[in-house]
Amino acid sequence: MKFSVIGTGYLGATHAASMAELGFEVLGVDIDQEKIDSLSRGELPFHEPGLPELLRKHVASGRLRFTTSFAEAGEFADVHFIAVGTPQRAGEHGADMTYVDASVSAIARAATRDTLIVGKSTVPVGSARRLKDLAQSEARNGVKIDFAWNPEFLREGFAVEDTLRPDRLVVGTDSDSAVEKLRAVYAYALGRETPFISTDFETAELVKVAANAFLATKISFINAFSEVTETVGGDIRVLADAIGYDKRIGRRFLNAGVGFGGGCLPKDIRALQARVSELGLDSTMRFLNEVDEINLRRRDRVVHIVSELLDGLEGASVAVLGTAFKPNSDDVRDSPALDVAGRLYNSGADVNVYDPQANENSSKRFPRLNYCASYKDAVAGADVVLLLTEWDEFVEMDPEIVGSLVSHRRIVDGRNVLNTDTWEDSGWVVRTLGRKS
Ligand SMILES: NC(=O)C1=CN([C@@H]2O[C@H](COP(=O)(O)OP(=O)(O)OC[C@H]3O[C@@H](n4cnc5c(N)ncnc54)[C@H](O)[C@@H]3O)[C@@H](O)[C@H]2O)C=CC1
Ligand SMILES: O=C(O)[C@H]1O[C@H](OP(=O)(O)OP(=O)(O)OC[C@H]2O[C@@H](n3ccc(=O)[nH]c3=O)[C@H](O)[C@@H]2O)[C@H](O)[C@@H](O)[C@@H]1O
Repeated sequence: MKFSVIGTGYLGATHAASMAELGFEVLGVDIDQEKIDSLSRGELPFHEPGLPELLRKHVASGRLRFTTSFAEAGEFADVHFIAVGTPQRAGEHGADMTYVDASVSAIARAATRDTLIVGKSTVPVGSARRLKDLAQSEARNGVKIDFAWNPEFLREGFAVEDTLRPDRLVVGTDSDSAVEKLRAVYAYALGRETPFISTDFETAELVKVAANAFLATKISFINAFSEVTETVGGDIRVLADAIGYDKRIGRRFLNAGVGFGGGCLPKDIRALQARVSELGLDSTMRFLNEVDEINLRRRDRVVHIVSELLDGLEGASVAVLGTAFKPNSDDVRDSPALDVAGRLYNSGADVNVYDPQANENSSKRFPRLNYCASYKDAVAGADVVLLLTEWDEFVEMDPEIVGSLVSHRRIVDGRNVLNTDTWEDSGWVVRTLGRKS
């Protein structure tokens, strides 16, 4: 079997390189010529641990190639994976399906023989059935299109590992032969007894957004308790540990802090609400509004803490450590850290920022911040330091060394990762989220 992977961003590039690693011949397709040129040279245009090595290896072996030509993909591959973006529509909550529609139409038109199209992008429920009809209507005479939806659950930062060792595989389709083909594609994981859930289109689409909605809810749940412990006293980390020992609850995704961001959780909970409203179920997912609002209030809270610490923001010197939406990523889509940095700047502060991987992406979105080459440069002369993305190099900072560089020893731990006692012993004023100051 030969594959094309259409859309070579975070998801598509990972899927393409991982499939090549498993021995398949893969052609990556994108409309972005620059991205295709870079990938063809074996250069990954974003940060993802472990992926550059796979990319270089399989570009060199010839098993992995890239193109902007759908005609080439239609001729080459037996299975086409759709991995294009489904961002939030401008000014609305719903998902923008124009990229998915365009790529499905284009590959269906280009297919020169019976073929299987497999959607991996995250889409509103009902899309797969519609896209299946669209694909067949665009196909050449005599070409039969099989269709399946196979949502992806990988995390950025662990994308290769999650692709090669998924927790489960979900396939929604109405075609037995699609199920058989996908069992063969994923034989490597099935050999390790990875659960393979074969279901209808709607369940598969909903499993994906249900998983992300659950994760977002878990984070906002603990962050709502943060608001309480910040008011009455208590320690949110101890609370999270204590409830997390209950196996029915589990400790993961109970890290309180500045909240969730990224290209997925925020847009997916909004798109889910928008879709169920379209279906006439206006109140069903209303709680996700609250999940979103709790999450955004955490950013307000950090800005408030800084303002309180400095007695106003105008002219203050602020160092923001971390702008990626999470560590081990250069992704700043809907990043809480970058949002906070931008708001402090807009309130009159002089903002130095440093992220080990995301400076470049951040400066495209927010060019007016002072981007620094190291955390030591960023904290020089600062009135307050904010730790907003928990990269190891920030968690491991020595309070004495950092203290020798700043103007005032004040730090806001927006991710609850510092040893507060050690920092306070070094004369720092430490403010955290989820503990009373
Ligand atoms: N980033 C992640 O960790 C995960 C993303 N997803 C989902 O996967 C989808 C893609 O997400 P990302 O990879 O993060 O997005 P991305 O923005 O990094 O990549 C999307 C790519 O699609 C390309 N594209 C757009 N229209 C195209 C077309 N007509 N033909 C060919 N290529 C086209 C773009 O140029 C871009 O390179 C989204 O639905 C997302 O929700 C799902 C699981 C994990
Ligand atoms: O649909 C997607 O694209 C992906 O979205 C998330 O993956 P990702 O966005 O890479 O990152 P997460 O590790 O889920 O973190 C999301 C955000 O939540 C925040 N977070 C996470 C955990 C936690 O306890 N607290 C917390 O604030 C992180 O800092 C980050 O901003 C899901 O975890 C993946 O399973 C899913 O495939």
